[in-house]
Amino acid sequence: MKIAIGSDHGGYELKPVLIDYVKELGHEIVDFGVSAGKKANYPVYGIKVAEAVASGEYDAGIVICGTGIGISIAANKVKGIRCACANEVFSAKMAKEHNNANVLALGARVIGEEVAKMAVYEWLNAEFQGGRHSERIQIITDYENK
Ligand SMILES: O=C(CO)[C@H](O)[C@H](O)COP(=O)(O)O
Repeated sequence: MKIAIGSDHGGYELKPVLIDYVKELGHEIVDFGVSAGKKANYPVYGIKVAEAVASGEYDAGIVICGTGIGISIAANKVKGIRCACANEVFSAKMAKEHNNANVLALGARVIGEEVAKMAVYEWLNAEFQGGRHSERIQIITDYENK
């Protein structure tokens, strides 16, 4: 898969760890910023990654801030994005199986590196289950397209 990743300064230290990990898993990953040492506003990077995914050029996105909350709120403003803030492994897996989340948000001040890696693994490797979940996502999409 081709994955976009971005963070603010709160998520900056976790980002290279996840970039290396995602590469190890055999995916391509592109860093949309922020660069080292810069204070950053999380909506800028959440929206950049979300737009890259919504454009179809990237298959999925990972966004990181201190809690994962602000950057997920920002990413979810982009049409076509279902961004899930999932700071533990079960939610990350369900985010794909039930919600077909195309962007995963993590909080670097909430979880450690190993749990973050496990969350990414489960989300990337889970499969959307469709069925009743498709109907629910369609309600969201219909609202978005009104
Ligand atoms: O988690 C975040 C948003 O949800 C941000 O990373 C956090 O608010 C940044 O805080 P500060 O400017 O105090 O480092």
